Formats: sequence, structure tokens, C-alpha cells
Amino acid sequence: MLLSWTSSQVRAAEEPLLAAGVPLMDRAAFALATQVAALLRERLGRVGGAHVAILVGPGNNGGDALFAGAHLARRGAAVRALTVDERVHGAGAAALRAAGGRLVAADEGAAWAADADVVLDGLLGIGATGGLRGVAADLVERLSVGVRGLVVAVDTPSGIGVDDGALPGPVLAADRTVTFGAAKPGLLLPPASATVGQLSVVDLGLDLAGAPAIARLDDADVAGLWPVPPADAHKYTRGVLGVVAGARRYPGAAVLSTTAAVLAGVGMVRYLGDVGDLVVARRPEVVIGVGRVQAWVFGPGVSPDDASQRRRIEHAFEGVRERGEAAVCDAGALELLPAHVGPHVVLTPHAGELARLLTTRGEHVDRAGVEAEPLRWARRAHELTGATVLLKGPVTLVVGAQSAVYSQAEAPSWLATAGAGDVLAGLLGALLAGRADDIHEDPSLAAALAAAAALVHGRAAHRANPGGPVAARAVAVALPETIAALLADA
Ligand SMILES: NC(=O)C1=CN([C@@H]2O[C@H](COP(=O)(O)OP(=O)(O)OC[C@H]3O[C@@H](n4cnc5c(N)ncnc54)[C@H](O)[C@@H]3O)[C@@H](O)[C@H]2O)[C@@H](O)CC1
Ligand SMILES: [K+]
Repeated sequence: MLLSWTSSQVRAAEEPLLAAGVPLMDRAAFALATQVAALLRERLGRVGGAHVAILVGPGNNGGDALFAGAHLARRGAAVRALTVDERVHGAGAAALRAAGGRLVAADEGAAWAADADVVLDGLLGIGATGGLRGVAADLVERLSVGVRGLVVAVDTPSGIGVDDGALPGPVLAADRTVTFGAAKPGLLLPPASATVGQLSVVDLGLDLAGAPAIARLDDADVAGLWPVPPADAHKYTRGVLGVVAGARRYPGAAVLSTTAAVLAGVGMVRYLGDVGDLVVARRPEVVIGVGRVQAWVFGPGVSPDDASQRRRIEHAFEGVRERGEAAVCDAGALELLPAHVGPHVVLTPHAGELARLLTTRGEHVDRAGVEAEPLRWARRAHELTGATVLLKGPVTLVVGAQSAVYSQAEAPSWLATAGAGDVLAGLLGALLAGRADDIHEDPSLAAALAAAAALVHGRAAHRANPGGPVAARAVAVALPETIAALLADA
């Protein structure tokens, strides 16, 4: 699991080490230079003679970049540091000069930087307040038009909202971000996370206190969350999932959500709706009609003005309230959500649906507003409804009980396709049904399960057709092998 910590948590953890004279900047700069040298060797076959441009801001972030530049210059790279402020880290600048590097003004070095093999972005790190301004902003805007080489961000892409993932000004999108001590929330949160590239965390030996801000599950975490059946399992102990989905107009959603649930390994699926014949024709494992369930999926392909599906969902919500059955509330069912539920109910809106849900509860926000501040609005929806909220997007955010926040970024962009959400709903429903007893004891578990479902969904899309288009049905079909591979690797 990748954990992230806010800039003040990181600073607090650095303090005692700095007071004890631990050379944190040396460690950070050395690790950064080592990674950049490896990238250069990969791309050019050598470090000597490579052109390295360093964008240097006024603080310690610039200091890290300058010391790293000095290491690279000593290995024979041609290093130029572009300064944007009269304040420059003094010892870092002296080290770079002593190693044969040059400091130049930003406008003088910009063309050289655009053509360099690597650009190190050391304008701002965790000391950033607001977006880049002045000369630094002009330089980044100029380079954002296109640089020939790789961009490596030092600690963070400069000018992102380090703690909230905002993009308050121009940011040079990185191919790689080398972050120090711990990941920061803004590196995992949209929209800033789109500027991070590949993330690597340099261990500085910090003793981080307090709860981490945001987590990202790794493949290895899935096995600990997945309801792997014990030897004496039978279909009822493995969990029964009720699915209220689809309509004559949208029959595919019922097929996709039930298919995903069956293939994710639930004990049994009961389907409630008007297209049972089609569902059984496509998935003969599915049982039609009411009966005892441990968890529900409501909403794929359901329009709230469909009176019979509406009645079924409202009735099923009684079981959710009275017996504590877990539930996935998706698409059309979001409009039927009772005023307040618990975290054992997982909402799965995309940004537009979340904006609608919030608007009906008195918040004035539209789709673009949610996309600009997804964590803020997912949190607000959790506060207002009591539900666990899984907000779909290029990066999926989950906000649950006990301040749990997960950010999952496995989904290839090809997964943005009709029906993919129905598959996610069925897959997550299977997980909730399989771990219903545990959710009953600890409803905060629903957030980790929702994050695991997002991870598996993304991995299944990749497995269905690496690097190319995927149909939602193919994602569902890839689930058994995807899950087996994740369980085997753990
Ligand atoms: N504290 C430490 O011990 C360590 C710090 N490290 C590095 O130090 C960085 C933090 O250094 P600082 O605290 O000096 O902060 P930064 O280097 O991130 O920048 C702060 C400076 O930038 C200016 N500034 C802030 N917002 C601006 C904006 N929007 N536009 C233009 N200028 C702006 C401020 O006047 C301030 O002087 C970390 O990100 C990391 O790279 C690492 O060396 C590891 C150890
Ligand atoms: K930076």
C-alpha cells in the first residue's frame, strides 16, 4: 500500500532529524541524481555529455535540484541551472559551479532547456503557496509547449496543491516524480496527479506520525481483502448478491452487472427486474426472483421513473436499513438513495452524477466543479449521506468511514466505455456479498473493498487487451484470470 502524508506531517517528521544533523538534502539529492543517471543511461547509453537543465526556485526544492545537478555534472553531464528568483540555495549553487555546471537566468536558458535530454523541475516543492507566479510561471508556460527530453519533477511537480491535488496555475507535466520522505496527497489526487508521471518515493528514514492522508492499494493488498472461499464453503456462506438492474430499454446493464458478479466469484446472484429471460440466457448461473441476500447492487440501467424497478429498489433499501445488508448504489438508484444510510452502502457515481446528488442535497456544484476538486466533493457526499463514496474518473477516489480515503489509478483510459460502470458495480457487489459479515462488524471495511474493486477493474481491463480498446463485457470476462493472478502473486 502506498501511503501519503501532508506537507506539515512531512515537515514535522523531518524536524528532529535535521536538528540531529542528519543530511536529508544530501540524501534526497543523491537519490535523485542516481535515478536521473539511470534514466540517461537507459535513453542515451551514457551520462557523460548528456544535457541536463535544472529549473531552480528560491527554496530548498531548488537546493535539492542543484545538488543533484552537481552529482550529474561530476559524472560528465553538461548541466545548466535556470534561476527564476534572485534567491537561490547558496550551498547548492556553489556545489553546482564547483562541479562545472552553470547558472543562467531563466529567459537565457529556456531554449537550451527545451532541447535538453532531461529537465529537472526544482522550482517549488512542499513550500508552494498557490500556483507558480512571475518568471517561474512564464518559464513553465514556455516549456509546456514541448520539451524534447524527459521531465523529472523534484519532490512534486512545481506549483501543484501539495495537500489537495489542485492545479492553481501552470505546471510542467512530469514523466517521473521523485518524491522525498513520503508520497504527498497531491501526487495521488486529481487533477494534479495527472502531472506526476511515474512516481518513486525516496526513503529518508522519516518517522511519520498520525494517520496518513490518502492511501493507494497495491496489487499485493488484494489478497488480504478478497473473500477467498475456505475448504468447507458452500454457495450461501460465500455470499448471495441481489441485483436490481436493467430495463427493457437498457437490458445490457443487467447482463453486464450480473456477469461481472458471477465471474468475480460470488456464491450466488439473484436478479430482480424485467429482463430476467435475457440475463439467464446469457448467465445461466443467475437465479431469478427474491430471496435472502447478503448484499445488493442497485441501479445499473435503471431509470428512476421506471415504477417497478423503483419499487424493488425502495423495498430492498428497507433490508439495507433493517438488516444491515451491504449495497452498491449506482446510476439510476442514486436518485432513490434514502436521506441517510451507513458506510455499508457504497455509492458509485461519476462526476456528473455526484454533482446531481449533491445539488439535490443543497450544494451548488456542477460536473466541472467536482472534477476540479474531486476529493472535496466526494468527502462532502460522504458527510451528507453517511455512505461510502466511490467517485469514478481517470483516477478513482473512495471516501469512507473513519476518514479513509483511497486513490486508485490502475484503469487504462480505454476503460472509459459504455458498460464499464455496470461491470464495476457487479464486481464490487460480489466483494461486499463475500465479506458481508466483516462489513457488518466494521462498516469502514467497505471503503477498502471499493478501492480493491477499482484496482481489479483496472487490471482486468488491461488484461483483456493490453494497450488497446476494451469492451465492457471483455473486462468482465477477464475477471477470473485477473483475480487468480492477483491472489497467486501475493
Ligand atoms: N525540509 C527538509 O529537510 C527537506 C526538504 N527538502 C526539499 O525542500 C523542499 C521544501 O523547501 P522549502 O520549504 O524551502 O520550500 P520550496 O522550495 O518548495 O519553496 C518555497 C519558496 O518558494 C516561494 N514560493 C512559494 N510559493 C510560490 C509561488 N506560488 N510562486 C513563486 N514562489 C513561491 C516562497 O517564497 C519560498 O521561499 C521540499 O519540497 C524538498 O524538495 C528535501 O531536501 C528533503 C529535506
Ligand atoms: K518541484
